[in-house]
Amino acid sequence: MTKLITAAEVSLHNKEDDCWCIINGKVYDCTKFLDDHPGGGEVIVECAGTDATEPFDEIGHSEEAVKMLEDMYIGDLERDLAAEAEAAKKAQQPGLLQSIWGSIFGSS
Ligand code: HEM
Repeated sequence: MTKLITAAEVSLHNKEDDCWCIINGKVYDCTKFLDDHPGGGEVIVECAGTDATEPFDEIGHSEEAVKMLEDMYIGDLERDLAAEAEAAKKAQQPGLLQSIWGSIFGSS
């Protein structure tokens, strides 16, 4: 059975000798890979404990690189619907400047 791992759990593995990353909803233990990474271990350590999907995709990694992830796979990211709803709500709330702007010009 697939192991479900929360983002909170991933965030605890945020250093060079204990380095997990989320890429496209899957969780990878990259600790043993750091020395072998063609782009250097440091860039991965910088993403340790977080969602590295964006930096991983931005570099334009090859098919081969994506395949290498399989060896590091440890589980799927468990979606935290409450946290996602909260984040969506926050994103919809206008910031202070927007509110002031809205009260002057009649829209927010
Ligand atoms: C843990 C998952 C990762 C794997 C398996 C991986 C694998 C690879 C591989 C195989 C290459 C050689 C080029 C290619 O085949 O695409 C590469 C290059 C590179 N990677 Fe990653 N990578 C990972 C994560 C990351 C992250 C999170 C970043 C950025 C924050 C990153 C930045 C780079 C850079 C900058 C290069 C280019 C190095 C150069 O050409 O000098 N990688 N990676």
